[in-house]
Amino acid sequence: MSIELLTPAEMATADALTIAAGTAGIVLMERAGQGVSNAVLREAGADAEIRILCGPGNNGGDGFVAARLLRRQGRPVRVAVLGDPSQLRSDARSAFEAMGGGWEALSLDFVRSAPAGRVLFVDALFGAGLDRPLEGLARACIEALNEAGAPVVAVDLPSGLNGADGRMLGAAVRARHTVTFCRRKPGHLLQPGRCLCGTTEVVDIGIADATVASLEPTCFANAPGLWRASWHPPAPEGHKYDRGHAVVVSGPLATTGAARLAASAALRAGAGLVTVACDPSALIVHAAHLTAVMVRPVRGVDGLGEMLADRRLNAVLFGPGAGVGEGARSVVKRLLDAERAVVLDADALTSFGDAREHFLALSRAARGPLVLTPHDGEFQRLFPAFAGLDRLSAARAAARECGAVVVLKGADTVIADPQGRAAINDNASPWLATAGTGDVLAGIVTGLLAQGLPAFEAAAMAVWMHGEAGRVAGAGLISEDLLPALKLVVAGLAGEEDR
Ligand SMILES: NC(=O)C1=CN([C@@H]2O[C@H](COP(=O)(O)OP(=O)(O)OC[C@H]3O[C@@H](n4cnc5c(N)ncnc54)[C@H](OP(=O)(O)O)[C@@H]3O)[C@@H](O)[C@H]2O)[C@@H](O)CC1
Ligand SMILES: Nc1ncnc2c1ncn2[C@@H]1O[C@H](COP(=O)(O)OP(=O)(O)O)[C@@H](O)[C@H]1O
Ligand SMILES: [K+]
Repeated sequence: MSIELLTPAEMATADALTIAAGTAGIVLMERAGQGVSNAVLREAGADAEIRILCGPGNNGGDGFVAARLLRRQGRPVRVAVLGDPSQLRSDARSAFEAMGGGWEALSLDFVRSAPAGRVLFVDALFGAGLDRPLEGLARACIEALNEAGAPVVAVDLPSGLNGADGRMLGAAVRARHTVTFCRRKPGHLLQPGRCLCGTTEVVDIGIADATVASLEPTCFANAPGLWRASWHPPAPEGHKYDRGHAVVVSGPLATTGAARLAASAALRAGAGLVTVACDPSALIVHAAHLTAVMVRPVRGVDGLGEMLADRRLNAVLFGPGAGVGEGARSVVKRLLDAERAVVLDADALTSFGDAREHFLALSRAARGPLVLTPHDGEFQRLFPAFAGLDRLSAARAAARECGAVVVLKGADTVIADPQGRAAINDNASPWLATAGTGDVLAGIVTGLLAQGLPAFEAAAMAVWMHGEAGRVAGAGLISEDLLPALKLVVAGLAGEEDR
């Protein structure tokens, strides 16, 4: 599947450019309806009745085409239309006329009268043109459809879902399968949209790749095609120092586990060397637990500064288990002035909840690449002005404001850079919602930065690897299980068999 995502507005432009270049709109609609019909034939049982709900725009037009094609296959099809069909415009009107009758006005009874287990619904009410919350009959029918629990194939987007941001406008259809066209939209990946779509299929309706490229899309599904070219497995003649030396700054004696998880993850992600920098009081506990990861005692922020005089130490993570307060703020200040790649997570971010302007001044002046990895709570403390936005817009706005790459973690993690480029992740398992997995993610980002990946690519690759590691570790995982799983993920990326 292509990794570019198109907003509904970009999709409309791609349609318009294709039509202007000589492909009639009705031809695009015919291909779209064919794709829907194919999906329905796959999803519907052999003797299932098919009931199609058609809306007032071109999404309804796709439904009329599908109805005609399915009837031609001898399938029993009922079509219900929302609104007055005499008001249908252009391509939707042509598709309605070509259907040749056999329709009724949409009613709640059309949905509620379906015998359980015998009907497959097609939702062709609203797609890309939905621009305000649903009300009235449309909303009531969508709610009845969800209550009925019958399988639904959605056309383009489950009706009620905003394709640009994955949010619901009033109410939204819960589909088993969604057939979209040309490229996925952000709303197919962002929650709750992803769950509402069920499985998503992309049908080629003849919009050229060059047309999509001409739109210069800035939003992507997070997959290896986005960053794989930036990462190189070890060279045959290579050396561990070629792969960087990551530093994880530990919290105090009572909270050292997070730094160890992160440091091990940085090493698993392929950093050549990893050192945990800790207060002398925490040395013994780290030394007792760590083997491949090194430990170095440093006293305060000045000790850390002295350690960083060694230029080989090229990427630093600070935050997991760090503790909140002035001490953490001064470490952040020192790190952002140190010309190193820096990852700030957890307490490093929370420490600036009451000092946001100070943080912005530091982050904008950072002398090396900077990645922030907040979860929703940390994000809201640091960027309260963006908390009401959808997650894609929020991450982009924060990245632009602080001049850093922002990884807004969650079930649909968004990675955004200050120039507006964004990736949406969809390979993470809900089993990742367990203590310490965020520390592992921050460590992977740091390990990839140590290897020299640019900040956006390092962050996106790390989020994907973390999701894959969760998949490999499987149900019941705890954060430590991600570490051996990362071995298999790295081997897969390197194109090697598991050995
Ligand atoms: N050539 C092409 O472009 C192709 C397009 N394709 C298909 O077209 C779809 C996009 O079509 P679209 O732009 O006509 O929008 P669509 O989703 O049908 O809805 C618009 C209608 O809904 C109405 N409406 C909106 N919100 C509402 C609300 N809350 N409550 C009530 N009404 C509301 C709005 O009314 P109005 O705002 O005018 O009052 C208007 O009548 C796209 O998803 C894909 O399936 C494919 O065939 C491939 C080729
Ligand atoms: N429902 C979910 N589905 C998939 N991934 C999730 C889900 N909830 C959380 N995660 C992931 O788990 C990790 C949790 O990180 P974080 O909240 O920082 O936890 P901790 O601080 O305990 O390490 C993040 O990478 C996040 O994206
Ligand atoms: K729809």
